[in-house]
Amino acid sequence: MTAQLNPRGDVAVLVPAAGAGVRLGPGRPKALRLLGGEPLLVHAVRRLAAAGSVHTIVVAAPAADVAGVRELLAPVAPVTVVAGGAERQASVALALAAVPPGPEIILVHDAARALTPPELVESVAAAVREGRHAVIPVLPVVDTIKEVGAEEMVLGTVDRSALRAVQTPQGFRRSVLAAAHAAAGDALTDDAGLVEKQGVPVFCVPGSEYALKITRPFDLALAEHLLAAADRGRTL
Ligand SMILES: Nc1ccn([C@@H]2O[C@H](COP(=O)(O)OP(=O)(O)OP(=O)(O)O)[C@@H](O)[C@H]2O)c(=O)n1
Ligand SMILES: C[C@](O)(CO)[C@H](O)COP(=O)(O)O
Repeated sequence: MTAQLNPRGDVAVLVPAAGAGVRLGPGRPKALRLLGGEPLLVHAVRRLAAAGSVHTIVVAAPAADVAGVRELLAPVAPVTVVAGGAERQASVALALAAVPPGPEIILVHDAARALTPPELVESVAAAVREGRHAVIPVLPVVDTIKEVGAEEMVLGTVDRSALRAVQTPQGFRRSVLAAAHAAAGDALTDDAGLVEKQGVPVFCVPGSEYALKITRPFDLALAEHLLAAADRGRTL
């Protein structure tokens, strides 16, 4: 049976957590690496469980760690854990298949965005509840963007006024996400990309600096500082 959080909630969250974390450097699968003494996945799930409208959480874990992840998360929140796939997209599809009937809003959230505030989870879910079929949290691009060619020669300067950096959780009507995954071809790096390919409009809501994706060692160091500042009573 699938574990539930808030039985009156209308949101299921899929948590792809099966990646290796190659860009973070050698070590355990990234979702199991420590931040403030706890695995990234624990931080991520704790914040998701704190969002009141979340009914179900399904984690896609590295295949070799499914039992360990179940044990790890048992004291944090009632979650369902499945084995992930070779690509993020496959991990999301496997988690989606484990969602029980009920929730009509599906969020997809990277375990690697471990410090994402529950408020962002609720704001994405609310935008779907209000009628959007696909919603992504975004931040403006803060650097000048260049297009480069061979030998790293600059070809031009891109107009960044229409560019956005995309985060998770990404939110969808359940039927929209299911159809997009059913039709998926080559792996894309986010779920909104699959939905776009189906011709479904995707809308943006403001993201959060705290939803940074821990990808490289600098990101982990930054997250450690943010968490330590929170423990000293500042934001988070
Ligand atoms: N086969 C995969 C690959 C990625 N992910 C998850 O997708 C999220 C976003 O991926 P990213 O942060 O890029 O993680 P990795 O793929 O682990 O990173 P890298 O490319 O550096 O190995 C992560 O929570 C990661 O665990 C997954 O569930 N299954
Ligand atoms: C889904 C995502 O987090 C949105 O920014 C991102 O695309 C995942 O990136 P990855 O490096 O391809 O895993």
